[in-house]
Amino acid sequence: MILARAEKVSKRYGDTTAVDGVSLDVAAGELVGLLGPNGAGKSTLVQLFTGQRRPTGGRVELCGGDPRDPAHRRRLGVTPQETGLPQTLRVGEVVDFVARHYADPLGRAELLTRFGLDDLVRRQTGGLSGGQKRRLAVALAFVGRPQIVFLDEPTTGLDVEARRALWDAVRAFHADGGTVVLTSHYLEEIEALATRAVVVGGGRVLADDTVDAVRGSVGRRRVSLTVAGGVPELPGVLAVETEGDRTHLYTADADRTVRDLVAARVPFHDLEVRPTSLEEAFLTLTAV
Ligand SMILES: Nc1ncnc2c1ncn2[C@@H]1O[C@H](COP(=O)(O)OP(=O)(O)OP(=O)(O)O)[C@@H](O)[C@H]1O
Repeated sequence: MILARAEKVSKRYGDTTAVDGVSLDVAAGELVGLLGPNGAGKSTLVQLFTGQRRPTGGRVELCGGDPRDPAHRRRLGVTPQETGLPQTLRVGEVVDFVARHYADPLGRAELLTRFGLDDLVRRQTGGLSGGQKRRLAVALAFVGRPQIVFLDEPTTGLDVEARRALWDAVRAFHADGGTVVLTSHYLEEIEALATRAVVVGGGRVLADDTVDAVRGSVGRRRVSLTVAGGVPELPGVLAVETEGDRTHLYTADADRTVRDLVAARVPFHDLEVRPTSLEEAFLTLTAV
């Protein structure tokens, strides 16, 4: 079942085309990562899917209908990139306030435990740290037992521990059958959470595949070695990088590069071959 669908969707703000003919389906049970540099159009896409903005062209559907119709938003949870919280309300009160909007909300205690906010229940939101506010903002997307959640940069400003705790909460929701679309600048986050990665650049979808395939689609391997003196120019090596005493060779065919190194009698040691990280794949894809 398709929960969210964009069909040739565009969004222009004056002269700026933020989203340019994007078609994208999100099926129930998926955990999709939207990746892209600043200004790629990720937030605008999320706003279109969640009915916060109207497309300039094309069609968007959420839970089978227009996302601007409240009937189709009942099973939706959203954390925008920035959230304002009422400063004088306590954490527990904010959760209760949001819960009142739903027929069958998650219990306050359960929600706060899931997101590691138990100790803060009586704290006024104005006194929370940036990271604590962010965790609360993300937790609020889950109050209404949504079928699908959109999280725009959910872990911005969180330390490593808080980020991992939040990942666990998102994974638990997904394991229970929930559908998630998240945007992130942390490529490590997409690798850790998502199975499908949609790379967005200049308002268009540049790649839409499994995380492994997106990494693989760039077709590069990194061959690293320690070598005294330089490495001769080798066929098939696309780029060379040095880092301290290590030399990294980016190549489409690692086997061939290693054979060529041996044939050229390069006196290397500590050879290491690994696939390019998603970050490297992402930079290549968005450099078009
Ligand atoms: N309300 C707006 N008015 C005018 N231009 C806008 C507006 N919102 C976004 N844009 C422009 O649309 C483009 C896409 O922005 P968007 O925020 O969707 O990208 P993004 O991928 O979410 O970026 P970031 O990662 O920086 O949040 C940018 O050029 C941005 O300046």
